[in-house]
Amino acid sequence: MTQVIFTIFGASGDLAKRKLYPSLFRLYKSGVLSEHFAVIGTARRSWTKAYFEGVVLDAIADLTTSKTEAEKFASHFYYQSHDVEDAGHYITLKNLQDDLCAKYETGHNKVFFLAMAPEFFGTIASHLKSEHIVDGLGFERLIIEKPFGTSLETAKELNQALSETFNENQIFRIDHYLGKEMIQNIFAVRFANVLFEHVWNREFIDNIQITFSESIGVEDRGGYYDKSGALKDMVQNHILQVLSILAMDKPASFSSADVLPEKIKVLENLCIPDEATIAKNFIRGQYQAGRINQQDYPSYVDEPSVDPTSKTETFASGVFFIETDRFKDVPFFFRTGKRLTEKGTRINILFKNDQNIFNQDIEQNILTIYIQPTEGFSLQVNGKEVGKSFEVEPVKLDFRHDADALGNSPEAYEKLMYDVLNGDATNFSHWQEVKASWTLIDKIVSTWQADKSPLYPYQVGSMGPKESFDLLEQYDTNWVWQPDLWYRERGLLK
Ligand SMILES: NC(=O)C1=CN([C@@H]2O[C@H](COP(=O)(O)OP(=O)(O)OC[C@H]3O[C@@H](n4cnc5c(N)ncnc54)[C@H](OP(=O)(O)O)[C@@H]3O)[C@@H](O)[C@H]2O)C=CC1
Ligand SMILES: O=C1O[C@H](COP(=O)(O)O)[C@@H](O)[C@H](O)[C@H]1O
Repeated sequence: MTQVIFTIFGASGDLAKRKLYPSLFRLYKSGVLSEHFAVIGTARRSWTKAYFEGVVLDAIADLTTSKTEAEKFASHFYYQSHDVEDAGHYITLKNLQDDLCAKYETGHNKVFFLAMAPEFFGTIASHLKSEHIVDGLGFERLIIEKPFGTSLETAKELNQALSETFNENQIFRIDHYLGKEMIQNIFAVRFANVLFEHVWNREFIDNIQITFSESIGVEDRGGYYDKSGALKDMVQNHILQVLSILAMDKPASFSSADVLPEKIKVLENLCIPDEATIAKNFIRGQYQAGRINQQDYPSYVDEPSVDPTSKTETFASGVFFIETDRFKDVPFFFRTGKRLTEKGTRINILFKNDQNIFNQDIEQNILTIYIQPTEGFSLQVNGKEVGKSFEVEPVKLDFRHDADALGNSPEAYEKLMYDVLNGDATNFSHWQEVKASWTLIDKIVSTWQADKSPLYPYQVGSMGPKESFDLLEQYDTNWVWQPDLWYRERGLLK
């Protein structure tokens, strides 16, 4: 049971309602939070406590049938109308924090969650210090949403601003992919299986393919997305974080102190390609109008809040190399985009098969990690086909969590907030990781901005432009991808 006050900046926003309140409720239901906690929600609109409680009740409506339980939880929520640029508001906030600390006996422990546009992060941090809301009593932790800067330079400025109030151990940069069940499972797959641990290197692995595909378009986030694009929205953070877990050396223990340096080592050893290599190895695309299942979809440039002449990429694909003994020269392919064939987040690890003694071609062993919408892994191995002749054929060992386990698996934000309460930074991005990833991404962005490589159009409902497939052919491989029918066939997935 944790004693704490959460202060959420951006309490009326989308993220707070869709993710934060349900996650806090699940922590409450599981007993991590009980009597000694309170939540202060802040935003400009002038809500009352009763109205705020109603918003929270709506947000958790699907998670309980007990009105009493829901109302008891919501009673811990307090609202403070607040413009983050107005210094006076922080004084009221400090008084509320002190009152709630006494009322709920929270031991001065505080978590600040910045669920707002990033341009406000520095201002908030500096006021938290100047108005003594951060007072050195109890634990004080800052959870900060992405994007962490929009380039290396802006990320450095932001980090500098935050570091005037919080030290690195107090800053938890959220990457919600790190809270996903199957991303965390990569640690178990790699380090709890002798079968994989000893072949997880350049001697045995041919290439790794990371696909984070989305069927949705930009929805109502055109304003944000048009300034960002797929590379900054998904690759700089989620994909490079996952790559660092796939490529890291074995840590001495499964603790933040041992895991983080290994992940940092990977990101700091990413090869920084020159312009010609970027033009050859990194593909950008933008979706064009089309029809899927009798439904028409507009081109990206016709989406609301998107510049009609926009050259922002809605698809990015490419190949990374890492200069480490473990993975030197092994291609790490990635692709991600909007309005693709289906929602499918998957990693394929393709093993070498250069020891073939049979008089026929044999398939590569492939370990597939299914992250979403289904969770599990499969392993393609070779066996003998039944019959008198000797033919080798691939068979698939397939494991998926059952529907009950999926229902119980924590929401990424729930898991990550739980980690923050325990002061565990393993599943958060360290400043050195952010710095290393921006160094590489900036290079790609500047080549793309200089129009050194084309922006390829692709059809909605496809898996991106043909050039992304051509890229893998240049490396004598292909994207491994079959529609994920496992759950659909069992009627478990809509
Ligand atoms: N939504 C999502 O799924 C995801 C969001 N994020 C990140 O989370 C953060 C929040 O996103 P999201 O919730 O979607 O954004 P919203 O636009 O929905 O919410 C923004 C919030 O900020 C408040 N706000 C804006 N200006 C001020 C101000 N001057 N003073 C005080 N409050 C202000 C708004 O309330 P009011 O207008 O009342 O002031 C609102 O509560 C962003 O950094 C985003 O990148 C990251 C991943 C996913
Ligand atoms: O961070 C982001 O992630 C979502 C995809 O997240 P998922 O958990 O649904 O896979 C993406 O849609 C969004 O553009 C991006 O900002």
